Amino acid sequence: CVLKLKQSKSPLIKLLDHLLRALEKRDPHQFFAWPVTDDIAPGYSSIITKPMDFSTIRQKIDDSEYLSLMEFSGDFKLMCENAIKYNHVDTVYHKAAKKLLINGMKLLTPDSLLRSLKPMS
Ligand SMILES: COc1ccc(OC)c(-c2cc(C(C)=O)n3cccnc23)c1
Repeated sequence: CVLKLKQSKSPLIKLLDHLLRALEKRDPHQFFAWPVTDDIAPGYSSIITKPMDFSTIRQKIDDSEYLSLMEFSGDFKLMCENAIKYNHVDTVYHKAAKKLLINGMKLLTPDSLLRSLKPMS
C-alpha cells in the first residue's frame, strides 16, 4: 500500500487553525458552526448568495484553499455579514453576528496576530 506522507503544516495553515479555534470559541451557541438551511431559515438561499460557516472554513483550511490571511478573514467577515443581513436587528442571530464580528476583528488586528505568532517563532 502507498502511505500518503502527511505533509507538515505550513505556518499559514497553523496560524489559520489557531485563529479558527479562537473564533469558534466565541460562538458558544454554535449558530455559525454549520451551514444555515432554508428549513431553519425560510428563504435563506434566495437572500444570501454566498453562504459561509465555520465548518466550510475548516474544510477550506484542510484543503489549503486559503493562500493568505486576508482570504481567511474575508470568509469570516462574510459569515458574520450574512447573518447581519438575513436576520432582523432584534434577533439573537443578528446580535450574535455583530458581537462575533467585533470580537473576531480584534483577533485579526496586527498586534493580536503578533501575539499569536510569537510562540511559533
Ligand atoms: C437554534 O439553533 C440553531 C442551530 C443551528 C443554526 O445554524 C447552523 C441556527 C441558525 C443560525 C442562523 C444564522 C447564522 O443566521 N440562523 C438564522 C435563523 C434561524 N436559525 C439560525 C440556529
